[in-house]
Amino acid sequence: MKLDEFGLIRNLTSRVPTTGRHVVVGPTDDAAVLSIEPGEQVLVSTDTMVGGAHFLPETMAPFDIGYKAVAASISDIAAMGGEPRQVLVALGIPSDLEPVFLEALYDGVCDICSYFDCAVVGGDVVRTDGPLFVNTTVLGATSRPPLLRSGAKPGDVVFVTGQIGSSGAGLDFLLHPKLLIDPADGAVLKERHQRPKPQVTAGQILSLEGASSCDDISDGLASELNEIASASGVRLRIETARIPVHVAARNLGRLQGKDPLDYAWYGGEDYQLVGTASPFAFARILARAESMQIQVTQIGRVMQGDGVVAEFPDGTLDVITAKGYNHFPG
Ligand SMILES: Nc1ncnc2c1ncn2[C@@H]1O[C@H](COP(=O)(O)OP(=O)(O)O)[C@@H](O)[C@H]1O
Ligand SMILES: Cc1ncc(C[n+]2csc(CCOP(=O)(O)OP(=O)(O)O)c2C)c(N)n1
Ligand SMILES: [Mg+2]
Ligand SMILES: [Mg+2]
Ligand SMILES: [Mg+2]
Repeated sequence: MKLDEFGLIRNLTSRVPTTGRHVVVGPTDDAAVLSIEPGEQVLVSTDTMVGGAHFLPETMAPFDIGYKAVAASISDIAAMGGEPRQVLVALGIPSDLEPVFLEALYDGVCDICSYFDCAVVGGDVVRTDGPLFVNTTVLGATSRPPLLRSGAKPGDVVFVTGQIGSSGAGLDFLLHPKLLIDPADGAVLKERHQRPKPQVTAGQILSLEGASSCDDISDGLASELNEIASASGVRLRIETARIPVHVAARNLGRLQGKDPLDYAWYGGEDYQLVGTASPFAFARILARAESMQIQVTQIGRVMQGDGVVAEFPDGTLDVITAKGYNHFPG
């Protein structure tokens, strides 16, 4: 069944939550009308996923594309310590795409929006002669000072939430399905690539307990650490032995004769949080995170200077450049 533009919008929006406590007017008008609480600041971020660059038929099912596009946007709100509330979804649709593909994509949007109690309050649909693309804008709010990339101070602890490298390892596995791998590891890595979990609660703990900086890991730990170092005007010294590389990524790396650390440095799309905190604030962060079963690991220290330096177990040092995922490599 072919739908016209308005039928398509009606069909898609009927599949997702469109109302919420702060939604005065949702989809249907020229703009959505939203309210915020007194003392809050609005957070807003947008990102685009495009066929070929962010997904291929063999790496992502339609559901995963919708889920992950929204998850990546919500992750930016998490990195600011905020609460995600509303989402807008713009689609560039190739003319030969089947309606069921878009319905499944929207089921993925619905899944992640429902989990975080977010409403889809608008969007856009256009036809494209190029690949499918999905642009997601997320709005959130916070009543605390937002977590910036620029607040790291010499003496602070550098930390990361959760375990990393698993999305990059998952992509490696999905692109090369003949790679030797334990089937259980394969299933975990696939899940970590296709359905990352934005760290909203972790971000709120970090802002509540006064972390000095934060960023979410989209391009890779190397890239994100360099962003914090440069925005804060400091050097970050990282002990590689402390980096919590996901065990399934370690196993895959070992089986391929690759350094599993490379998945963490350069793989990207983990959507965990990396940041800094004074030793006092870090102790409070650890206590509160532990009480909520959230893993937070110290991986290094902030020093005077610039750039990111890795210290390997044998004591050697190396500069880590920001060579994570880059859409326009120089
Ligand atoms: N076309 C653009 N116009 C204006 N600002 C942009 C544009 N593209 C990216 N930015 C801004 O540049 C900053 C860095 O972008 P990006 O590296 O994509 O951040 P993130 O990894 O958190 O998505 C963000 O604040 C983003 O809003
Ligand atoms: C087919 C395919 N190739 C490569 C990748 C890896 N990849 C694509 S984009 C990206 C980084 C994150 O996306 P980006 O658009 O840079 O998001 P942002 O940093 O703006 O949040 C990575 C690691 C992928 N997911 N799928
Ligand atoms: Mg971006
Ligand atoms: Mg980000
Ligand atoms: Mg990026």
